[in-house]
Amino acid sequence: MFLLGGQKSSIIIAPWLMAVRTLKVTVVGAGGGIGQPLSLLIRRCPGIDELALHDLSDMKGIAADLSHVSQSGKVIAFTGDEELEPALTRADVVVVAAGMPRLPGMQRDHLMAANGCVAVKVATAVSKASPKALLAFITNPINMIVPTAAEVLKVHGTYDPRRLFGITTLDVVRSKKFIGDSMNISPDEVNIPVIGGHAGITILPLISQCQPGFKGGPKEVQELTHRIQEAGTEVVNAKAGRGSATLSMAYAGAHFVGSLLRGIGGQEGVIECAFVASELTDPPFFASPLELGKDGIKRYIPLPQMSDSEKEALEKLLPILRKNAEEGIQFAKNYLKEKSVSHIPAVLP
Ligand SMILES: NC(=O)c1ccc[n+]([C@@H]2O[C@H](COP(=O)([O-])OP(=O)(O)OC[C@H]3O[C@@H](n4cnc5c(N)ncnc54)[C@H](O)[C@@H]3O)[C@@H](O)[C@H]2O)c1
Ligand SMILES: O=C(O)C[C@H](O)C(=O)O
Repeated sequence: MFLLGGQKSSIIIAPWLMAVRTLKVTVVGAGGGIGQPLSLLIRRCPGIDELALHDLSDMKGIAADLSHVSQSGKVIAFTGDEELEPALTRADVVVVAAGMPRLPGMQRDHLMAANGCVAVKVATAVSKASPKALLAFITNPINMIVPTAAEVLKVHGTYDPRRLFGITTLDVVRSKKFIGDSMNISPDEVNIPVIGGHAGITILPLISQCQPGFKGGPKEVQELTHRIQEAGTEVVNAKAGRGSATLSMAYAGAHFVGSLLRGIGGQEGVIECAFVASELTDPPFFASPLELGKDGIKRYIPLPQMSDSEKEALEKLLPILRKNAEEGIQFAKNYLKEKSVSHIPAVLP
């Protein structure tokens, strides 16, 4: 049920989407390590009429290159802050891969000073140009970036919690791969909910709920859990100063965008884990399995059963998420105060 939306690796090719109305997807940060392969994979989603690529660096070359891929739909380049709103205009889905990646020795939280302003800028521009878009952030630190964006959307009067996501699909992708390898089965066969957040111990794969059932003992569960929680750092260290996961993130991000599009297209039973505004636990933002629909989140799936050790791990991560949410909201308040922005009425189309 939690298998990457329940559609076996149909990430990208979903023939029924062909029948759906035309769609615009905007990738912000499309020139980056994630942005480029993500845009390529999104290019294979049927039904996209326009793929808008935005970055601070010139996007013309990348857009020309991607426009030669034998798929229908236009690819349009947008460059610089002044072209952000045009890039977003009438977008159905906005996916944000803009911002600094980690270097060895850094925690994701250390990126907030650099990346918080990306969340503010994009949420502000979305409020003006495409307030009904589904807005999905890849940019770290996810645990703070999503609360920051929510606060900005609130100030602009365009906040709809069903439409705002932090993409945690890479945690599910990694869980499927590591557990599949350990059970000697295809990762595609593994279904597992990953809840909490997207940093260290806030990433909580519920191995007790894995389907098919995980056969290993407590030591193996502990080791796998730790590997999933630290997988991002494994890549950061292996890249030794050249950034963090890009290709696996592009794979995960394209899958998530494909699921958002399937939801918009009215497909039933599209399930994904994502970091969203939530009342399932005490912190106001939390990652859990969600059913996606035309307007984003259609249904919060109640938290699955958990083993005693998973319940303990959940209790430990909740205060971290609560603090991260407060910090993210405060970042937005401080930023907007400096720029003297308060309660701007929304300009709805
Ligand atoms: N959610 C996840 O699971 C996950 C996984 C991997 C990486 N990430 C995060 O994704 C982000 C991007 O990583 P990357 O490896 O692609 O970095 P990168 O440096 O290769 O690319 C980032 C791109 O964003 C662009 N950019 C920066 N500010 C911008 C702005 N205001 N508007 C438009 N474009 C802007 C840059 O020009 C660059 O092209 C990082 O914050 C990283 O931590 C998240
Ligand atoms: O680890 C990082 O900084 C990037 C990303 O969050 C990941 O999990 O790979």
